[in-house]
Amino acid sequence: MTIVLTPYWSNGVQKLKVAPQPPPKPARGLTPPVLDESIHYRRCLAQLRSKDKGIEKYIYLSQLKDADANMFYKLCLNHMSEITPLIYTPTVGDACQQYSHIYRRPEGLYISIKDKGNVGKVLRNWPKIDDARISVVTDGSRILGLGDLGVNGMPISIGKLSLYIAGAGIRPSATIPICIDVGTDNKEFLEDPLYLGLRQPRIPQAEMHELMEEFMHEMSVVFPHLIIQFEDFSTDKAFAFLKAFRDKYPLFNDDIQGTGAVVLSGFLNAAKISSAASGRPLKDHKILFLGAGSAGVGVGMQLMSFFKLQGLSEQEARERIYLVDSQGLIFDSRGPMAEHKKFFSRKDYNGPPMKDLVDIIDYVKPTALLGLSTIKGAFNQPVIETMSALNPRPIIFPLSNPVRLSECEFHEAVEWSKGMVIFASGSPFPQQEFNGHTLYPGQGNNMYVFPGIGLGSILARVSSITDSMIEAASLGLANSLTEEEHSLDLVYPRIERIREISAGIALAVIREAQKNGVDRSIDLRKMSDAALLSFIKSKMWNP
Ligand SMILES: NC(=O)C1=CN([C@@H]2O[C@H](COP(=O)(O)OP(=O)(O)OC[C@H]3O[C@@H](n4cnc5c(N)ncnc54)[C@H](O)[C@@H]3O)[C@@H](O)[C@H]2O)C=CC1
Ligand SMILES: CC(=O)C(=O)O
Ligand SMILES: [Mg+2]
Repeated sequence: MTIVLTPYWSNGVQKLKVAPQPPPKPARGLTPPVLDESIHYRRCLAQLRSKDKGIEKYIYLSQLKDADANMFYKLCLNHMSEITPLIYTPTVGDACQQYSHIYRRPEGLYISIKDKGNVGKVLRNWPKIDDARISVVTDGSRILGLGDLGVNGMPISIGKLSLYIAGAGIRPSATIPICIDVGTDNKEFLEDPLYLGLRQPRIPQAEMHELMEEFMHEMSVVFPHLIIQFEDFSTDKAFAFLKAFRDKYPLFNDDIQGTGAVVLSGFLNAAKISSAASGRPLKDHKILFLGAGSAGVGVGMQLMSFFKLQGLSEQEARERIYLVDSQGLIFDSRGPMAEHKKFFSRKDYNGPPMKDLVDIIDYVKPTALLGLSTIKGAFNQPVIETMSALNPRPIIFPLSNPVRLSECEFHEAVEWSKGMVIFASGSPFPQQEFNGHTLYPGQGNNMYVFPGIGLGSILARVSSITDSMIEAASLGLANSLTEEEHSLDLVYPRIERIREISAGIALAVIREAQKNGVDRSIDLRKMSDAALLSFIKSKMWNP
């Protein structure tokens, strides 16, 4: 960060620029006699591990981040698979639900409907305006699968940005977590005396759109170098705001596009394993989704690319995908339906409503079953046994978050498929032993791709984020597995390699931005891939 000092005689025109200085060492006597950095690291880790509950660990880590960000990120990077579930799903779900009770100090930027007409003024209160490069913005209306959490959604923006810093080396001072408070329809919160947000129901849609128009415009004026990630807006708003703003500003919706990219990537690897066992050509896979919200439809749209890569037409690709919502299989003659469900609505089924999942599986005969429904236990024993009877290696991805809303657990899928399942879930599960083998669950979570998408977009200074940039991120992730990871039938790389993976994704995103002509750092065009990759790595912040 460049610190701008204005001397007392200045009229504001003359400014002194000084290089950032390390914080001064505390005077002798103000720290314990022996405070060795590496021993302190062990002390912090021991304090973290001494706590039993996830939420206590979350609170400890939040305080550590505040007091000593370097130590916090050092721990994150060195213990990625232990700490990610504490600062992200599943624990961040508990943190959101309890946010008004565990709150200690402000972190992030709050924009409220009361600021309408003055949003720019509020944004200018952010202390590190020049540094800002990436913001995660939520309105708290659909946090993970937990529903409307209002202003208690702030920890999701904070958690995603911690992963940007740990996973892609974004400078901490370049990140802005934002929560837009337009009320909540969560009755429990409205009655909670400790609730931190506006005590009113959510505002009408038209007013929300007006606020978002002002917010997005002011964001682009106040933070001209900012990339925006929309997060956990309820499905109607998620699609509407992506459509309204994606051509005007550099932004993406993580739940629609990030999830689409990560699942396409895992599916590419899973389908190869499944086809090797069944002999079925890749183009003949059939995918059944339980859940047709922003995530289900977003992933469905992205998985069209899987079939197109196998040479199928748009129409043929669409026909390989089936969607189920709370009323059952989605088909045209079922009656009126939300706009976002129409694309995948079946035209080739005219029978009575089909609601039972086993009946639907019997009818569709899918090779893959993907859950984005928030319905815990929806993939029960009969469901998984039916999938196993149809496929020697069934692909089962229960992707709903947090863990307690997962459509099934890994040990269940292993047991009911007799160890044959190809599995990825939204939240993490422990590995399992089966017949003397260790089986590893994949984590099909957008956390694998958004850090790299953001990093590439920042470095190329893109004017917008195109669909093909998202697809490039997905293919970059799919191709990042090592021989050893393939030999274990993993469908995603180990999370410990996230920095290397993010650099590769950023490279793919930058190259695609260049092809699409949306890059503004045009000097990067001249670099070879090897030079660009080392440039990307050189830009990563390290604790
Ligand atoms: N793994 C990942 O990276 C991601 C996971 N998700 C998860 O996906 C889930 C859904 O998110 P959204 O699509 O935004 O939410 P949403 O609420 O818009 O969609 C849920 C869908 O499930 C359907 N559904 C509800 N009850 C059902 C039932 N009994 N049977 C069948 N379908 C049912 C609904 O009709 C709706 O279509 C959440 O749990 C979220 O955490 C979301 C984004 C990323
Ligand atoms: C992972 C994520 O973005 C979600 O569950 O909403
Ligand atoms: Mg999300």
